[in-house]
Parts: sequence; structure tokens; C-alpha cells
Amino acid sequence: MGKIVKKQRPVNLDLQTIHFPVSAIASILHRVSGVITFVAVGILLWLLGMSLSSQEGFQQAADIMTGFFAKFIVWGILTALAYHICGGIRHMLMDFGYLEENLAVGSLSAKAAIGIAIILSILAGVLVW
Ligand code: HEM
Repeated sequence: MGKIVKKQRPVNLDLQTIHFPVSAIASILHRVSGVITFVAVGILLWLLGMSLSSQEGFQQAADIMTGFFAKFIVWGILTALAYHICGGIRHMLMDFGYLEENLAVGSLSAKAAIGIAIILSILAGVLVW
């Protein structure tokens, strides 16, 4: 309240020079993948319900899953889940004290989580297609 703020504060409008550290990217991805996984629960339960409703319902669900768009969505869901689990395990290892909480370990574990998720994503693609 009524604080005097210095008017000539340093300003950097060159957005090209601003880079997120890898741990920040890992953190944003963890939130985004958590939200995608949440929405995915609804989609997958809907598909499961349809497939269990009757023989025709099962056929309808199987037909839906032959389309490229549906496969792409399922691959996206599996990729988000894979990353969310990798990021979640990283979080829990830090929370339980198995990983040191410093910049070097934070960056390395973030890169490891992203790297493992990329490999799992490729495997998910092989599984879906
Ligand atoms: C249906 C499955 C899941 C859904 C819908 C889900 C969703 C979410 C969401 C929305 C968040 C909040 C993210 C944020 O606000 O930054 C979150 C956080 C978290 N999730 Fe999940 N999650 C699921 C499964 C899992 C699994 C299997 C793990 C275990 C590896 C896990 C580990 C975590 C952890 C550790 C956090 C807290 C991260 C933090 O402290 O910032 N989640 N989850």
C-alpha cells in the first residue's frame, strides 16, 4: 500500500532470449499430462461402456478404433499417461528424499523423465498401429 516503486526497472522484450529451464518444461508437461489423463478417463470409460453394452456395441467400439483419428487420440492418451507416470515417479523420488533437490539433479532427472517418456511414446505408437 502506497509503496514507492522504482520506475526505471530493467525490461527485456526480446522474447527470443528467454528460455525455460528443462525442469520448468518437465513441470508444465506434468500438469498438462495430468489434465489430459483426467479427460482420457472419461473417453476410455465411454468406449469401455460401449464395448460392454452388447455385441453390436462391441463391434461399434472396434470399428471406431480402426480409424486413424481414434488411434491418434489413444496414442496421445498413452503418451500423456507415460509422461505423467515418469514425472510422477520423479516427483515422488524427490519427495521421499531419494533425489537431491539441486539444479544439477533436477535438470538431469527432468531430462531422464522426458527421455523415458519419449521411448514409451514410441512403443505406444507401435502398440496402437
Ligand atoms: C487417472 C490417472 C491420473 C490422473 C487423472 C492424474 C492427474 C493429475 C493432475 C491433474 C495433477 C495435478 C498437476 C498439477 O496441478 O500440476 C496430478 C499430480 C500428480 N500426479 Fe497424477 N494423475 C494420474 C495418475 C498418476 C500416477 C499413476 C502417478 C504416479 C506415478 C501420478 C503422480 C502424480 C504426482 C506425484 C503429482 C503431484 C505433482 C506435484 O507435486 O506437482 N499421477 N495428477
